[in-house]
Amino acid sequence: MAQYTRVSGSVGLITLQSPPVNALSAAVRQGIVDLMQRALSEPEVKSVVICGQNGIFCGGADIKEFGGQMSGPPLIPMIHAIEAASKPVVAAIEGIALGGGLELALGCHYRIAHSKARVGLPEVTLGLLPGAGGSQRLPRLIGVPAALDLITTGRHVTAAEALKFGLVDQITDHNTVNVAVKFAQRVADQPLDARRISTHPCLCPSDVAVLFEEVMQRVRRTARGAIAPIACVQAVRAAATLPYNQGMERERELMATLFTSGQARALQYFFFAQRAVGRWSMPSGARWDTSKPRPVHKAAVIGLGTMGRGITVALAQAGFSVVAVETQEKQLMEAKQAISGMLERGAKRRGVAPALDKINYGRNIQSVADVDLVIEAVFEDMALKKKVFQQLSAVCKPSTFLCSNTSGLDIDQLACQTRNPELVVGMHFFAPAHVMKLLEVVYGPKSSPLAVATAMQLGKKIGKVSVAVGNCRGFVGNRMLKPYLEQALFLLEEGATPEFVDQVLEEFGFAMGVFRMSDLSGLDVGWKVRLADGLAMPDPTMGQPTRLRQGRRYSPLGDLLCEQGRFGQKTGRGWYQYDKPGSQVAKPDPWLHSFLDEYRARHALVAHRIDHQEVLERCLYSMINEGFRILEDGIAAGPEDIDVIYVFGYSWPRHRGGPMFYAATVGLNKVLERLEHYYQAHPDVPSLQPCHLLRKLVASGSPPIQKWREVIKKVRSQL
Ligand SMILES: CCCCCCCC(=O)CC(=O)SCCNC(=O)CCNC(=O)[C@H](O)C(C)(C)COP(=O)(O)OP(=O)(O)OC[C@H]1O[C@@H](n2cnc3c(N)ncnc32)[C@H](O)[C@@H]1OP(=O)(O)O
Ligand SMILES: NC(=O)C1=CN([C@@H]2O[C@H](COP(=O)(O)OP(=O)(O)OC[C@H]3O[C@@H](n4cnc5c(N)ncnc54)[C@H](O)[C@@H]3O)[C@@H](O)[C@H]2O)C=CC1
Repeated sequence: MAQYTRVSGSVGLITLQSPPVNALSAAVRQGIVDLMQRALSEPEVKSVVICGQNGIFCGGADIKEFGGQMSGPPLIPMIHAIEAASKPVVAAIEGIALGGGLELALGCHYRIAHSKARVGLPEVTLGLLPGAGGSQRLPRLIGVPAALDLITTGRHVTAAEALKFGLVDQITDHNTVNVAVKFAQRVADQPLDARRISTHPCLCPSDVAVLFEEVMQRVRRTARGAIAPIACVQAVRAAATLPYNQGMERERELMATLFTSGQARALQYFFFAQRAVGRWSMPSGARWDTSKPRPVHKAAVIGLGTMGRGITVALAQAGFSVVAVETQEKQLMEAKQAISGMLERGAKRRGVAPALDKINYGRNIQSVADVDLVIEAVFEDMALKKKVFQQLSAVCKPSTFLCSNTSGLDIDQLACQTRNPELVVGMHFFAPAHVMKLLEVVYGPKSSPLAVATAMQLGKKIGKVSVAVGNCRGFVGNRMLKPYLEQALFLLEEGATPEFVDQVLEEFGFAMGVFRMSDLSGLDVGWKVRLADGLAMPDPTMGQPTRLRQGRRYSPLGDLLCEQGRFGQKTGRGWYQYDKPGSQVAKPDPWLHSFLDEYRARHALVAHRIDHQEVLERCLYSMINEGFRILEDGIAAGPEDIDVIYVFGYSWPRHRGGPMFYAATVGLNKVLERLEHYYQAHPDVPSLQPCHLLRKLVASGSPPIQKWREVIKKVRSQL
């Protein structure tokens, strides 16, 4: 909807009204069309201002409409009509002007923005391009290089930057609508021809062909298979090389292809999934909207290794006072230096002062007595963590939340060491913790809704996407990683090479294949866990068959590499070889290939040809099957939680929506049928056995992913 008022006698004010972000729904578009006609037909009205209610100009097209039948007046003719109007039209931009919202503003003859406003064309993040003339008008207004930057990245820019680009005509600290109305009165009699952006020539640098070639190469390299960024470059190239009308035709063709692509559907699903995870719930019935967080002012981090350093930086940068504790003097000194460096580099990038004074360092756990929340990040060792939790419980005030950054240990066992187990949760960050967006907030059986709400809110305040998950080995992310890694090793045993498996996964869209990722994280990390679990047993005299553990197939390949000191990048050797320890350039290693040949010969394994499809299906479907088990067990509340975890924590390609959305795209019956096929071939691999929930969903006619929760509820109630 939109509202019309006449202000100052001669200005028609059109206010978009569609909370929460004044998206351009059918009703809003209809309102704009009708009210523009009214403003143009009233002789007293000499100029028009368009604004949005509640201090928000417009968040763009209504994304919820994309899935259904589009109705109402189309955006493109609506914007053309505004641009062609005989009276000046001024956009008064407060809050945001994004996507179709900015395209609407580009159709206006003038743009006035509040100094705190942000503008951008984020369509690429939804698998689209600015398809209402944005790809043609923006380069004409601000030049090809700047338009390419904004359109291919989708980044939001501040009003100050927009002014520098020439995207807006004026910025103000005052009431933007009042300023725009006065401006509209001033320009009422000014000629409009030069203000119609579609009539401008597209100013190109002389080396425009080289520029497009370079940008296209960069975009292809970073897109990881996403098609929208490439279409965005093609659309801007059309603006640079074709007359406006032909450019618009090219924009329409490219948009039509993107709009119906699976990638756009996946990205739009993911947009809503990201927001859905904030509406968390626990099996007890506790929910985000009925559980109030407690404010946290001062926090502590215990253990300043890889993770503790990143967590300290994230907290300090967000303005929290932090007590950072490390028992070893040498480690403490190194950590202090490393944290200061990280803060200084981050501050330089963001043009602010480094938050060095937010941190107090110490070696004594007593120094955390008065903090509101502690995040423990000591070695992954249950006995050590238990001891630390006992100490914390004795030292801290009774209301302090005690959180662990464990990658997968039992939160309940830690809670049991404390006086107030209801205040204990997992806060599982991902490395590097000041950069990675994901935070798993893990509730145990004793964790209170207050503790979950507080950890979720803290996550939000430090810029993380927080997902509440239940307590089980590996939680959601690492639990699903296990069958994925396991299949990758089995594929090596059966004839594949690390390079081939990685190539297939990287072509699928992962930032790194499984073996390159393992080399980066360090092979010793998993080895230590397997040793502690009694799985890795180097001594053949122990009587364990090498490739079997507890009746299940087991691959000792990773253990054998670790026994040779091949821990990955840090030692310069792992699944690949590196020029020197710490180097990041992975090269195929002939030693590894001979080692695999010898290993297969020793175990009478006959290598067979493994193709692309088998790698993808076995690695991904086993992981997806575990995802269904997680839903069945109630560890994740819905498929969106899993998908958000995988995109933000494990570099799953966003344009494929996440593993559970991908399963829905492939077809649940196909996933089931292929899992059955592989399980038949490998009956000693339980992770390939299709789980009950997957069968149930297929038996229910494979409902759309938005309906899975109903089936999950039924399955859980039967268990
Ligand atoms: C051939 C076909 C031709 C079709 C031509 C169409 C061409 C186009 O015109 C293309 C487009 O505009 S695509 C849309 C471009 N706009 C965007 O991407 C902005 C998306 N929104 C945001 O970034 C943040 O919500 C924002 C920055 C705005 C606000 O962030 P906050 O953190 O303050 O709040 P959120 O929690 O994100 O959002 C609040 C509620 O609003 C919902 N929402 C946001 N933007 C929406 C949008 N554009 N459409 C529909 N709903 C939207 C959001 O889901 C959330 O709702 P709840 O979760 O229910 O609270
Ligand atoms: N490294 C990674 O990628 C991730 C690790 N984690 C988890 O985070 C935790 C820490 O891992 P990292 O930082 O990698 O380990 P790390 O080995 O780099 O650091 C652990 C630090 O804790 C210190 N420490 C040990 N006992 C202590 C005590 N009683 N009081 C204070 N400090 C103590 C050590 O001196 C060391 O500096 C582990 O639980 C791990 O599973 C979680 C996510 C990712």
